[in-house]
Amino acid sequence: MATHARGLIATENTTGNTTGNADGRPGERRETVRITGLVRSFEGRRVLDGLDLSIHADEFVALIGRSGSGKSTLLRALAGLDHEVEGTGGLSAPDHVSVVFQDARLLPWKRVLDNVVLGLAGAEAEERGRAALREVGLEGRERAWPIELSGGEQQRVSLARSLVRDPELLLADEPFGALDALTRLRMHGLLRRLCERHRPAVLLVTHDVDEAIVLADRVVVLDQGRIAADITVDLAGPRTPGSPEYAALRDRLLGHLGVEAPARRERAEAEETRA
Ligand SMILES: Nc1ncnc2c1ncn2[C@@H]1O[C@H](COP(=O)(O)OP(=O)(O)OP(=O)(O)O)[C@@H](O)[C@H]1O
Repeated sequence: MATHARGLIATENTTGNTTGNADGRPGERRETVRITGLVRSFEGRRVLDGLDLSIHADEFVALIGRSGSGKSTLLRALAGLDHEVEGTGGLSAPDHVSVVFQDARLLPWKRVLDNVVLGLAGAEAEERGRAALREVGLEGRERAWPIELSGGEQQRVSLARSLVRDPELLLADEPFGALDALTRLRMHGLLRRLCERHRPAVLLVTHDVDEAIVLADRVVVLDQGRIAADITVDLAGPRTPGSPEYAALRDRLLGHLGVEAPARRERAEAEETRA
């Protein structure tokens, strides 16, 4: 990963985890993102209301929350797309940030490979672009036009375009929201493999609680512009919906979203029947 984080390399680490990092003291992990007291208002209404959040290097954080809770606003601030955010302690994010949106946002008049390497300089750019396309399973499609690709394939190109820039921080705003369920599952596997290989810090905005559990190290719940819960995904077995631990975590997250979770509802119904 790149090493030019804006004001981050020298920051104190705050957690007691033990993986260590070349840029931090032994036994500590470097923070890639640090947000303190972040405020964003629209027309006098606070959409981000003094928000605090840290993301460590290599960490995969999923951000969930009800519609309008401020998820995309936070992501835009981290992407450097919003210069009107305020903060008491501020917002530290790296310079090398890539963003993946729900729609792939490819330039239709450029071929796939040209979309991937757009804006990259240097003789090796094309080779890196080809390698990125290989990684996302699109070898041989370099000269295709975006319109010739399926939605899932276009999103693969979008991922290749992000990763070829070797970001320290990958921001993803509902990247699989427009895909069918099967393609989404395949993309989960692909994203996980890519992140294991490239190891960016990731902030994934999603409405899909299962997507959050399957992919993330931590799930953060946003409610009215503040962090309502910050839960480490620490499941002993495979992350499959069948396990009781998975179901309990899913229930807990759905509870934070104000959804009556199925397992809890069944328990309540059983208790009612017994009474
Ligand atoms: N440019 C803007 N002007 C005015 N209000 C805005 C603007 N951008 C966002 N908002 C408001 O800020 C609030 C949070 O929006 P945001 O898009 O961050 O929510 P979200 O959690 O991503 O929602 P969703 O899950 O529906 O995508 C909403 O009430 C929205 O109307």
